[in-house]
Amino acid sequence: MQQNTLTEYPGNLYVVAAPSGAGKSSLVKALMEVDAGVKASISHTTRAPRGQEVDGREYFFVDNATFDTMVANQDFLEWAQVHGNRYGTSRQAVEQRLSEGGDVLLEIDYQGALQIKQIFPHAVLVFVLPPSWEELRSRLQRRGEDSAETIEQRLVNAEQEMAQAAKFDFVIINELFERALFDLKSIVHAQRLKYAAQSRSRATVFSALHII
Ligand SMILES: Nc1ncnc2c1ncn2[C@@H]1O[C@H](COP(=O)(O)OP(=O)(O)OP(=O)(O)O)[C@@H](O)[C@H]1O
Ligand SMILES: Nc1nc2c(ncn2[C@@H]2O[C@H](COP(=O)(O)O)[C@@H](O)[C@H]2O)c(=O)[nH]1
Repeated sequence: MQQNTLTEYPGNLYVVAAPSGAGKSSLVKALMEVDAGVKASISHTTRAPRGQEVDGREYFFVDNATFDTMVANQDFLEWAQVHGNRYGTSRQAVEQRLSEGGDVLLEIDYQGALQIKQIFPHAVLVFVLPPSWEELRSRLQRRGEDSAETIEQRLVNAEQEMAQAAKFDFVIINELFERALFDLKSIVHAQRLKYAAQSRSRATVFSALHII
């Protein structure tokens, strides 16, 4: 099987980070509806589930002791403390899919994203910005999932998070949703073409370009 020259795995790895409420979950969900080739990894978290969240769908919800054990066993590719809870990316699930040639998308915070870039230098890091502070606040409020206190904490954290945007490969502004989705789709498509272009096989390149 053809191997990505920048890694031992043939699949592409994308990381999407953003301050809470910027719209990254909405964008990632919409991307996966139109691109079956990309699968989002399901993280483990010590956070309590929100209203409609289901264990094993949005997250694997675990207690602190379980998370500690997973850290000790090196079950996470990366993990971080975010907004007072811990979140981690399963090493086994991601490496298995990448090794099978599937693309993986991680929707994680900037600390995790920068850890991933150390391990997988070829990973494509995308940072999603809201159009303004007012809109960020109002999206968190309109979502109606978090207490006023949680929203304030997330807005305070957003300042520090947004200062990291320049370390990412791409920055998207999520003002008009369809425009931001187009930008994300283009980044994913361009990475696939770059990978295909590394192949010596012309058929592989043309297939990625949908020419044949
Ligand atoms: N372009 C947009 N215009 C207006 N509202 C949007 C836009 N994108 C997302 N939203 C809305 O903003 C709210 C926050 O979006 P979402 O939950 O996707 O954010 P998030 O970045 O994943 O947040 P978190 O990190 O807290 O999970 C949701 O109610 C979503 O419907
Ligand atoms: N470093 C990691 N960050 C993660 C992971 N999974 C999610 N996250 C980020 O946490 C915050 C809060 O998420 P929420 O669902 O509680 O709103 C957000 O920035 C997520 O992207 C992970 O595995 N590692």
